[in-house]
Amino acid sequence: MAEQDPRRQAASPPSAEPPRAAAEVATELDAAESAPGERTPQGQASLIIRAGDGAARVIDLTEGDVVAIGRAPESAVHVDDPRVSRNHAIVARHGDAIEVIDCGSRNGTSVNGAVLRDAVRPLAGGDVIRIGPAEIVVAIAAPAPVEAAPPGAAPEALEGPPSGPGAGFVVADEAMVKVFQVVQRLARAQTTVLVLGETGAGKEVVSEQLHRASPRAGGPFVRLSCAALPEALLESELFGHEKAAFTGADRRKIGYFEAAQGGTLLLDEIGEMPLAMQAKLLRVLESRRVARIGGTQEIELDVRVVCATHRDLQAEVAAGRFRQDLYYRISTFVLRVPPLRERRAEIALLVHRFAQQVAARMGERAPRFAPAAMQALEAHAWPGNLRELRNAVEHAVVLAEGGVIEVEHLPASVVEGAEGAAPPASAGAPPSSAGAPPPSTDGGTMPARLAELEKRSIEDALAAEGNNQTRAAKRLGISRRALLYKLDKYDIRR
Ligand SMILES: Nc1ncnc2c1ncn2[C@@H]1O[C@H](COP(=O)(O)OP(=O)(O)OP(=O)(O)O)[C@@H](O)[C@H]1O
Repeated sequence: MAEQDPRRQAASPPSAEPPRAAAEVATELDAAESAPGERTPQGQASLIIRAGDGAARVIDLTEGDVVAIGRAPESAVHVDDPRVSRNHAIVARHGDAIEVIDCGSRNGTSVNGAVLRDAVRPLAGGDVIRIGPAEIVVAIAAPAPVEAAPPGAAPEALEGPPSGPGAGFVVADEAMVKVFQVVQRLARAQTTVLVLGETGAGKEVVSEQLHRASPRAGGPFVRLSCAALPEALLESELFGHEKAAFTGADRRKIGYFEAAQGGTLLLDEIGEMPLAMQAKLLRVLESRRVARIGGTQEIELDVRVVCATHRDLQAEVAAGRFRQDLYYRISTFVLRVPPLRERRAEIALLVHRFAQQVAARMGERAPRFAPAAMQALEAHAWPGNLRELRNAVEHAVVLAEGGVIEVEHLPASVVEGAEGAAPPASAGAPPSSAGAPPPSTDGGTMPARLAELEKRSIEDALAAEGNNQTRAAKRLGISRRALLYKLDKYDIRR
């Protein structure tokens, strides 16, 4: 396929087809996975509702669901406001189709700013319905994939998305809907894609969707973090080595490029790759062939390469830390994943999804969130993006012990953050910018320090109680089940 303009970005996809809705995106993702004749699984759909009192809640929409919205107290979404009719509107789902019906309301139902009166309108992910003071966002979550281990890949390369209750990815905000639309288009091309975004924003998830929606979906998806390894090790991990290629090479090893044959290789944190290694990578990308270290035979590659980084690679090129020729080679298309603070419509949905996942792991029902707690979560700047949000929700679910999550169950960093405004930052900014976790003078971010503190408190309590878990839990003021969960989480020996 001919190379495209390297400056093309997510906002300007390769051809000029009309934009499609998120529901369609989810359906296509599903279709890419199904064998002919199999039933296409549906994306998970939900309504994120702010009923005017500041509280946000989520209603999952399954096949056949009908959600009544109005001033009548028995409405599923009760909006107690004089501008709202008693039986104002209905949102219904039939199969993959979701629609809103205005039931002849006095003031009409606004969908993305257009007023609907006594009529039906199909809905897609990211659509916003306004009824009086209530705002209802339609959210579609693509189902999580089932990952097969590629031969020879290291276990950490395959850290898959969550499965089970609450599994699937949230795609609700308009900016993310656009990203996923472009993913659909790029999936069919074979070109290299560069995924930019702040740490924890979902670059890996987007890269994986690129694989899942592609004709390579049946092949392996392999991820290698270029940040974690010293140069010599990185080279042997990427290209593999022959037996006795160097001291300690006691057997032949298949590299990540070979492990990804027929599939997709995600080179994560590409901005951290040493310069000498960059030259070797460029040669492989240009020739589409790889030779194991110590070997002479060249292996032809059938691998799609996706690179990801939180760094501003153009600035890295300007600073002489990243090769310009490699930059042009990998940035045929650039996808920018927006930070969470620019996708606030997704926060409530993500909170519920993460809470469901943590509660399920603990064998509990998903908790409810008090309005003030949800407000604090929605107001926080989330410098660590979705990863920080996931950790905060986990913290709250464990502390709340199955009850309603209140502000006091949230990490202190979130509650303090709710008082400040979200800092502006651009995707792909270096970690020292506003997009990165705040620098700390004493080792680690606030969540990391709190986790360390929590781990030490547990160890102290166990030591003080002669390793008796029931008494240690009592001393800590938590249930024994919560303690067992934390012992696993912090890998504390029982
Ligand atoms: N759209 C989404 N819906 C639900 N969960 C998501 C979504 N995007 C990301 N996540 C979750 O958020 C966490 C961070 O995502 P991911 O690892 O993809 O971020 P990243 O940008 O690659 O991070 P890093 O820069 O540290 O490599 C993961 O637990 C992931 O499963």
